[in-house]
Amino acid sequence: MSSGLSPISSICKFSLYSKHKPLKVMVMGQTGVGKTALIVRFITKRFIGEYDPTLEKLYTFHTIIGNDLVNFEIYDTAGQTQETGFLNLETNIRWAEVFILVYSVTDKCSFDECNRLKFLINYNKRRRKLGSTNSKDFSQIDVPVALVGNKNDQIADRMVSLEEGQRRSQEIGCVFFHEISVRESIEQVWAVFTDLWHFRKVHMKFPKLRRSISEMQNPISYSFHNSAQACLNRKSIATTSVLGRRWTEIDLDEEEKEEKEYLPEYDPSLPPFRDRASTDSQISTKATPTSLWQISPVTSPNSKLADRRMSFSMRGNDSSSN
Ligand SMILES: Nc1nc2c(ncn2[C@@H]2O[C@H](COP(=O)(O)OP(=O)(O)OP(=O)(O)O)[C@@H](O)[C@H]2O)c(=O)[nH]1
Repeated sequence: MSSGLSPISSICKFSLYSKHKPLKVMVMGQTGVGKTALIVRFITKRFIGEYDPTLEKLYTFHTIIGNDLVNFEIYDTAGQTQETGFLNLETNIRWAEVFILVYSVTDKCSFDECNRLKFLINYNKRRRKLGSTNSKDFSQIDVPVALVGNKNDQIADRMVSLEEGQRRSQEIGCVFFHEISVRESIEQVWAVFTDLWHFRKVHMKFPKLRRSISEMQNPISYSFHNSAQACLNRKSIATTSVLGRRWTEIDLDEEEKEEKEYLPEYDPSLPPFRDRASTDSQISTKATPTSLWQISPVTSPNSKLADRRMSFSMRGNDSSSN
């Protein structure tokens, strides 16, 4: 992308990227659903067959979407259960602005796991909201979560239908649903991330864009692509995204009041969520979102960066041609 640029224009471009507030994305899901494959495909355009499980990484990736210079920070969680992993999970949920919940269409358990993860996200984001004084902060207002069903190239092994995925997305309150194959389509992978970017952009531009309570009770199918396109003149991207919600402008203060009425008051002495619910996902104590690195893929100094890089160069094959 930048190969044709002079060194000076590269420096200018880099400084432009660094001025932009990064979009903090957290990718969650059960082990083996393709979280790492999704991120690596997005960043490198490559599909890589095998990764070391349970490694967790923070990737920094600069790119252009439409006319925007976008700076992604993408946190790859590990799917295997480890007691120590729960310690940082809630902290890292609060770090992230947008979430991608991944399941495999060939694995019903991974599909069900998304319910628990979504609940965990809601719990931690709402708790933060109640404890916060800055009600205008995008990340505290709504929790944009994309539900992504991966591996739809494995037709014979499918256990979760497209309709089940769409329905679940509405039920648990996700803003997008995508069914994709990381292996087969880079466009589908890009659609997941660009949708989240456009969602954030619309939210920043129209901070009062909110769901109405009545629509939550009676969801009407509506594509966020359409509203985003109208607002942002966005180029369309082929995807199976479905949004089961309409979005309306309502008064922020009113919604603040409503939320306070039905949410329990935040009590700092409350035990952490992990003591009351379980999840298979976790965050390693080795890599935290505070350790940022340029150029993908990256991780904390303590983890196996060399091994990870090796797996990209040794095992990768370029399948960006779909
Ligand atoms: N057929 C097919 N296989 C895929 C696809 N995406 C990922 N895989 C495979 O699924 C396996 C698991 O992928 P990972 O990216 O390591 O999964 P993960 O969710 O990061 O797993 P953990 O790190 O253990 O949490 C690998 O063998 C991938 O090659 C896909 O779209 N189609």
